[in-house]
This record gives sequence, C-alpha cells and structure tokens, in this order.
Amino acid sequence: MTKVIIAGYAGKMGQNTVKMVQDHNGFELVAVYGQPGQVSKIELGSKIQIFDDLNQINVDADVWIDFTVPTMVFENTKFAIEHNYSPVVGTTGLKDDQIKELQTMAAAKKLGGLIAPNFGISAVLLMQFAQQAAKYMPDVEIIEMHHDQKLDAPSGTALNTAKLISQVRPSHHQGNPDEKETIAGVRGGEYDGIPIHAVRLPGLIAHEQVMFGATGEGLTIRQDSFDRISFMSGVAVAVEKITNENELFVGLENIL
Ligand SMILES: NC(=O)C1=CN([C@@H]2O[C@H](COP(=O)(O)OP(=O)(O)OC[C@H]3O[C@@H](n4cnc5c(N)ncnc54)[C@H](OP(=O)(O)O)[C@@H]3O)[C@@H](O)[C@H]2O)C=CC1
Ligand SMILES: O=C(O)C1=N[C@H](C(=O)O)C[C@H](O)C1
Repeated sequence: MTKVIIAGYAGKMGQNTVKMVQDHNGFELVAVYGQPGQVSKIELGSKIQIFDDLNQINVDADVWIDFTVPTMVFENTKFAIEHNYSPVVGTTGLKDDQIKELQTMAAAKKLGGLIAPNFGISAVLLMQFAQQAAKYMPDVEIIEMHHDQKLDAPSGTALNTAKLISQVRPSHHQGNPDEKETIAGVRGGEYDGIPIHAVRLPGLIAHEQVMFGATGEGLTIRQDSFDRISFMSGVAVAVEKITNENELFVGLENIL
C-alpha cells in the first residue's frame, strides 16, 4: 500500500485527487494539507489527518501530491523531500533554479519524485509533437486557454512547450522586425523569441494550441482537457511508479 499525503486537498485538482487516491486499491490517503478552515466537498473519513500548518505534518507516508499555488510549491516540495516523501507535483510556478535545487536535494537522498507541468496524456503528446515539428518549422506561436480562476500566466504547460521547442530551433525574432504594437502586449509574451498568448475565460478548463507557419503552409497542434478527471490517470501512474525511482524528474513522459 502506498501511503499518500495531498497538499491543496480542497482545491479543484485536490478534490479530484482525494477521490482518485481513495478509489485506488493500492493507495492509502493518510493526511491532507490545506488552508485553515477549508472544507472539501469530498468525504475524507475519520482516519485521515487534516493539517493547515506545514510544520505540524509528521506522518508516516510515501508520496506527497501537490496541487496548491505557485507561491507555495517550492516550500512544500522542499518540505516533502526533507521528510522523505516522494513529491508528485502538479502545481505550476517552479523556477528553473528552484527545480535544480530540488533535484539536488532528491538526488542526495536517492528519492524519486516528479514535477509534471501537465498530467494529461493529450498535453504530453502535444508537447512532444510540437518539439518534433519545430525542428522543421521553426516559426511558431503558442496559444493557451484556461478557466478564469487560474493564478499564473502563461500556463506551466505553455512554458514547458516553449522550453522544449527552444531546445531544437535556433533562437530568432519572429515577424516583421519593424513591427509596432499599438496596444501594449497584443503580440503576447515571449520565451526565447516564441510568442505565447494566454486566454482566460469562464467555461474553459485547460487547452493549448501550437501554430507553426512556413512558406505556403501551416500546422496546428491542439489539445483540450475538457474535465479535470483527465489528469487523474497521469497522477495515479506517477504515484504507482515514483517510489521505485531515485531522482526528481520533470515531465510525465519520463516515467511512462
Ligand atoms: N500538472 C497538471 O496536470 C495540472 C496542474 N494544475 C496546477 O495545480 C495548481 C492547483 O490548481 P487548482 O486545483 O485548479 O487550483 P485551486 O485554487 O482550485 O486549488 C489550490 C488549493 O490550494 C490551497 N492553498 C492555497 N495556499 C495554500 C497553502 N499555503 N498551503 C496549502 N494549500 C494552499 C487553496 O486554498 P484557497 O482556495 O483557500 O486559497 C486551494 O484549495 C495550479 O498551479 C494549477 O496550475 C492544475 C491542473 C492540472
Ligand atoms: O491551472 C490549471 O487549470 C492547469 N494548470 C496547468 C498549467 O498551468 O499548465 C496544467 C493544465 O493546463 C491545467
């Protein structure tokens, strides 16, 4: 039985994760962590310990699942590694230097862990296809579309897509060198010359479109997460496999 702690249990992803862990034959939910006074719509059961202070958590567990907020994820993941809980992190917002620090900590303890910008297989495939396409079609723009409660922009998935693309294409400015924005920001933000556009609307969940253009042709790759349940099989696979690893990976594809 893999013993699990869920951080951010009362949030949108947290509630789906509580249910997935409780329904899985090989997992036992031992504790949850969230803000003071939080109530989950999902029945927790009397055996599960509820914490609202990180420093009070001292339970026997194997895996720490994190779906909290970008401002807390570094501190939480550090705490998990320090306490020998294998981190399975979906929360976005970790900076490159923070990831390196966490990887060094995990490696020193030979502790397995995963930071996944996206647990959905459609998004994992989109990122891989986009990286492949960028070798041959280096002019590209990313449009990510999310629900209007999202705190961070661009999405972790869009940023990771841009990072993967920038590994395979020469960095260059796209569009007309004399181009002028008459409305600030209208051409989007840029990662290494790749424009990223973030749409926030009620009704959306999580969607991404990567558009490539070349002389006389174009290619559009798109994925849609219509329901947060779609992330759960990726989270389950990560929890199943991560305690057999001895390093902190970035990207679900590394453990599939
Ligand atoms: N990798 C992936 O596949 C996916 C990643 N995500 C990412 O997961 C994260 C959570 O998303 P989502 O569930 O939609 O967001 P929510 O806002 O619904 O949930 C976040 C939860 O964390 C709680 N929280 C806030 N501060 C703290 C804290 N200091 N300690 C513990 N808990 C805290 C929030 O409480 P309160 O509401 O009271 O502030 C809330 O319950 C985001 O970064 C999102 O981008 C989302 C979907 C898929
Ligand atoms: O906040 C969300 O909802 C999501 N966050 C992740 C991201 O920022 O990429 C994953 C998915 O897009 C849903």
